[in-house]
Amino acid sequence: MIEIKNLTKRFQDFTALENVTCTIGSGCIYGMVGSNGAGKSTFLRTLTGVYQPDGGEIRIDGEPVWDNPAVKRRIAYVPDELYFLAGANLNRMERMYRNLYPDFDRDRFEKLRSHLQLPRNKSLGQFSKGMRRQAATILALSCRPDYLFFDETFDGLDPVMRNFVKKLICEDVLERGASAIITSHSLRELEDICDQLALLHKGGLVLESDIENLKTSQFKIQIAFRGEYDKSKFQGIQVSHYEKSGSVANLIVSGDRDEIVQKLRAMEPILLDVLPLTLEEVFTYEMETLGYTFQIDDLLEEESEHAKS
Ligand SMILES: Nc1ncnc2c1ncn2[C@@H]1O[C@H](COP(=O)(O)OP(=O)(O)OP(=O)(O)O)[C@@H](O)[C@H]1O
Repeated sequence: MIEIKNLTKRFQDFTALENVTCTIGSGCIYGMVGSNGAGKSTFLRTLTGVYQPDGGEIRIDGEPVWDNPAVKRRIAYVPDELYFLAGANLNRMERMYRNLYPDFDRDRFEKLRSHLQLPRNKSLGQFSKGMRRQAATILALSCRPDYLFFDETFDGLDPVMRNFVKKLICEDVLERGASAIITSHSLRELEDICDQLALLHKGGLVLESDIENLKTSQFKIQIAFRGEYDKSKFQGIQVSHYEKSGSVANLIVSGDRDEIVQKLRAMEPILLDVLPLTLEEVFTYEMETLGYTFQIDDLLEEESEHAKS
């Protein structure tokens, strides 16, 4: 289990992470989304012991990470900016990983390498961007670590490879009880793989929830009544968003779905539709409630820019 309490990281007078508190259980895939500069890489670098925290604490199974090689050996980390030894090929990197990780699984590495047709003897500098990411990913997965940290790991991978990597991460989590933290710009990338989702904004964790909870805790209602009415008609129902056009109102509500629908039916509407929300919509409305309207738009804009590139 990873326990993070009031984690703060500063670079001179700039605070990159401020009072981040969260717990990541064993056998969990934890997704962290955030726009550029939100602090995702800093968070992972601090968690892996690359950076020393300036405040708060990080404990992995009760042990601090900073300056603790025994804990670090249980973590495999694929950073956003990949690092390989100068001029190294996969053979050399495999040797290095075997020295660092006593449980390195050579069979698994060979299976994955040949499946992906990554050459052993070619310099990694001559690999394409996607191939380099594949190489770093299979090296990390072959360490059989308890904790897997991936920074923007799906960037530069084609859709087939993204699904392959997701499947491998899920296998490790389900079969060995490993835990994974994956950061991404894209909510869509994370929603089908993560158990928990967090949103990092300007160095602070502004939203964190189980995906299932996020998806079922709010829903959209389209409703219409004869005659004039306004938002006050829905007193007693937790409405986080209200829009009305003509006689039809669109509401985003939280609470017990059956109970709410029963209440609304009793008002004798001429139209009543209950619709599920996409994860993006849940985030948008949650953020709106928190007063962060602009931010989720930024995230989605970046996402579409990403999709175009
Ligand atoms: N070594 C450093 N020295 C000074 N400032 C830094 C350093 N590393 C990160 N920062 C600053 O901390 C903030 C968070 O950066 P970080 O790389 O963690 O964000 P990110 O969410 O990973 O962004 P991106 O999605 O663009 O990779 C940024 O404002 C960045 O300029």
